[in-house]
Amino acid sequence: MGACMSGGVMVTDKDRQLHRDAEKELKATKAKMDRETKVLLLGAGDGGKSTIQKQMRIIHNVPFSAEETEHFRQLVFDNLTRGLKTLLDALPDLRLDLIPESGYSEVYPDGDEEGRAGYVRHWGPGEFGGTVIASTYKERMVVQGLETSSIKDGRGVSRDDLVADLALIENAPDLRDGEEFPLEYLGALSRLWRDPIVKEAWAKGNQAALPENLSYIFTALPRLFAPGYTPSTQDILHTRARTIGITETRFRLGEKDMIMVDVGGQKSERRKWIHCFQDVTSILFVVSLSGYDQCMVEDRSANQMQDAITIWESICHSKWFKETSVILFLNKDDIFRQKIKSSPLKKHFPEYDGPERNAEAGREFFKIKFARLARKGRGKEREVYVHVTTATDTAMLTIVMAAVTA
Ligand SMILES: Nc1nc2c(ncn2[C@@H]2O[C@H](COP(=O)(O)OP(=O)(O)OP(=O)(O)O)[C@@H](O)[C@H]2O)c(=O)[nH]1
Ligand SMILES: [Mg+2]
Repeated sequence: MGACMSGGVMVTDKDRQLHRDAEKELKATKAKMDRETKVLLLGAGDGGKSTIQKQMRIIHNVPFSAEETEHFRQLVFDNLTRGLKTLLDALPDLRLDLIPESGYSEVYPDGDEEGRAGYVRHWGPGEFGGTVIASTYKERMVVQGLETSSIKDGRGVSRDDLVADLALIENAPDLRDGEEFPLEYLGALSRLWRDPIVKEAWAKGNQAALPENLSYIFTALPRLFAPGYTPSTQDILHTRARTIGITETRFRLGEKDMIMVDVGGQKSERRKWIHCFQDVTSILFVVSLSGYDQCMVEDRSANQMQDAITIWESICHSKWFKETSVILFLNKDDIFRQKIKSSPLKKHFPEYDGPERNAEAGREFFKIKFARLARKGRGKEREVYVHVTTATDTAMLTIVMAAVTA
């Protein structure tokens, strides 16, 4: 056993070995960091983190497996039925009632001269409110060997029809592997989505944290119910499932590997974040611009954008990320551009004094706000790179991610 004095301190062989091990580990970590970068996606729930990870897979050819595609197919049905159920459940809070207490006469103030007694809604021609839906329905019936003559050219929806449609949505099943979307849901979903009260609720979606993908999936309804449907890339990008836990995906970028880490942004998931704070090269912080007038799914009394701002501040000032580069994605610009036309920014951010109904001025306001918060109280300037994005747009993400990962 050897021991000697070093600077007045007794150093043993064991100490030397420990020192060698530590140096070896340090070297290995450095070599690994030279070979690979770690990008951490952070932000509040629903911002678009997982969508960006999906885009990276599309851009860098990490294809979705057959199992994953099947999972997304089932998720489309889940998003349709549960998404609509979220909306229906929110009706009382929005002070809306799907079935008017006073009966059909409110909807048909002119009386019943066209023989529509008992109907609470009039749909225009076709039981399914459109020839495309009806022909999809027929196509599926033919495939299943069913008699198509039962498809009526109904003129409206009775109270009983409506109650039956609501019961279907309430009791929507989880699909089994390979199981087609149950046909009876095509009519129910189509009728309910076209309902004027549902439309009104959808327009007030910001007060009820409704899933923002509903207009996309409901517009695609006939295609989703067609025989042999498999989700398109756009369908996959628009599906919504909140992330639980931590997912890592590896991409080959030239000579280097990039590990992209996706976490769940909802409140209950945030305590897990710290597990992936080690060795982060850059943070991709994703904020939903359209959240400026939205309440949160987890807490309807809180504002989504305010919540994102609070997390942003704590991440920018965290001891973990003193040397980490931070990239901010102001996402969901497509929804923001539409929304800002009718929902004033000042109502939710009273300090905003720019022009209303102006997407450019609104974006600029948030860019400045986030950059200022990142710098607040810091001796040295923190460089924040900001991109305005629509994460469902592959062409745009290809360009933005190339700049980010360069
Ligand atoms: N229209 C539009 N929809 C988007 C955009 N980015 C994301 N989405 C949709 O928004 C929903 C939520 O996106 P996710 O990527 O799941 O959000 P997330 O940040 O991973 O959410 P958590 O996992 O709960 O933290 C999905 O339905 C996406 O398709 C966008 O830029 N535009
Ligand atoms: Mg996610």
